Amino acid sequence: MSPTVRSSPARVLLLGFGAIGRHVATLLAPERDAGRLQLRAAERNVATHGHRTVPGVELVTTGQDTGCPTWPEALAEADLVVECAGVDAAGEHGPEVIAAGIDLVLTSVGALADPNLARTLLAGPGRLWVTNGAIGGFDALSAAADAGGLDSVRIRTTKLPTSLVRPWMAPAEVERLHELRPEDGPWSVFAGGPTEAIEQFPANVNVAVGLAWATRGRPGADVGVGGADLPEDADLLRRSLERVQVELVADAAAVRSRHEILATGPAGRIELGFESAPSPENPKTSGMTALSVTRTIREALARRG
Ligand SMILES: NC(=O)C1=CN([C@@H]2O[C@H](COP(=O)(O)OP(=O)(O)OC[C@H]3O[C@@H](n4cnc5c(N)ncnc54)[C@H](OP(=O)(O)O)[C@@H]3O)[C@@H](O)[C@H]2O)C=CC1
Ligand SMILES: O=C([O-])CC(=O)C(=O)O
Repeated sequence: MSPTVRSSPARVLLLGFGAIGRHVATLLAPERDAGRLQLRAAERNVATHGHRTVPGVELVTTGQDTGCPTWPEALAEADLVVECAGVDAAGEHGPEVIAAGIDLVLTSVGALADPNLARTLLAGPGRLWVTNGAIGGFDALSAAADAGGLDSVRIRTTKLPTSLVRPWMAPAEVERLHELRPEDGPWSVFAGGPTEAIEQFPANVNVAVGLAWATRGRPGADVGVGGADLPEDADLLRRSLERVQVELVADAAAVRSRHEILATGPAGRIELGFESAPSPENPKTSGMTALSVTRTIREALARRG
């Protein structure tokens, strides 16, 4: 049977047009230039972020802006939605995307730490695509986990101290993060599970929830590309979130964000390290994330035919 050839361009809607969204828009230039993909990007305050233009990308509002398409209008015309706006935005808009039968690429993977939201996002009819984000090696990790071969899964994330400042922190903690110097060495600001970690640091430890997703273990699973398609995925993820251990470290010498993974068990010992160049738009974000998201978008569109 010959493959279906689509004559109309795929209509991709980004939710969030910050560092990752704009980097993704640039990376998708080949298919945009070839007329195979149309890109729109939603912001909640287009008037403020109107300067964030990328040629050929139309801005849409999830807020109150006038003079541009609204989120419901753009959603009704989208073939694929790509969230790159944050954990809260994923919770606010993700369920309606999935419920409308539209596939969703999730960048703020930390949203899956909320069990009710995870269940909703995995319920279909739209398909959820969980990006690898700033880390990877998920083929080996998943293979080991699917076979019940992992007992322990850890991730240690090291970032520049100022990127870890959060509004809930006590003034003394904020001051310490601002004053930390390279010669002071690393300072561990969090140790615990991914669920608590993402509540406290929603823009820094999506990778930890991504790691729990990759190692949820799907015995007898039909191994396909990144998309989720098993109803029990949410339960497997919940148990996996209890196994993963996270450490978040502030280090003024860490010019690049670093993610170190150690997974051990009967399958063996898997040690992975990731040190990505910073995002060209936002030094707090690993540039690798936009590269991963772009790959996930291409997989999702290829699956669509
Ligand atoms: N999986 C992974 O490995 C990684 C995941 N991430 C996730 O990606 C997210 C985005 O990262 P990054 O691009 O660096 O962040 P940015 O802050 O640069 O961009 C996010 C953009 O989304 C916008 N936004 C927020 N809420 C909404 C909404 N409800 N509707 C429309 N737009 C909205 C923001 O607008 P405003 O200015 O109004 O807030 C901002 O312009 C992070 O918050 C994190 O959750 C990041 C790094 C790695
Ligand atoms: O960009 C990174 O290095 C990872 C990150 O912020 C996250 O996982 O939330």
